[in-house]
Amino acid sequence: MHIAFIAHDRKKEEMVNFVIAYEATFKGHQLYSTGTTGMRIMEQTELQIHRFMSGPLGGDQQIGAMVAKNELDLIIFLRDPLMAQPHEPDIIALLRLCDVQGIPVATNVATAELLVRALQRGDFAWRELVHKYKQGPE
Ligand SMILES: O=C(CO)COP(=O)(O)O
Repeated sequence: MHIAFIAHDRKKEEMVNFVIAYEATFKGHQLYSTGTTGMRIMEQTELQIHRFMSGPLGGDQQIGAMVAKNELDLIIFLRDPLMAQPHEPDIIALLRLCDVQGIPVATNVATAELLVRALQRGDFAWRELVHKYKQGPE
């Protein structure tokens, strides 16, 4: 599966701890992230992550481009609900595209945990069908 990690600054520690807890599960997948989130995770785990730009500089939009093509299977996006972000429009656009494509996205760690357990059980197998029958110009 193709999995993306994104966390706002005050959620980064929570994200790192979450990924450490499920490192063995994430190891077998293709991982992506925004710039700083990925750097923090890679500093504290053995995981290899393809890092896009930092969120405020366009990283959310780069991940959004993958979502638009239905290329991501799971997104864990720990947003900070208590602080305004300068790139709020990019964040809304990314979440909107997840709904357009029906891509599972967790915006808090409780939901992230449920989705990762589903991933462990094999409940994401339907995503392989999505990739197989993906429609569009490509
Ligand atoms: O701002 C972000 C998501 O909206 C996260 O970006 P960074 O991982 O680069 O901090």
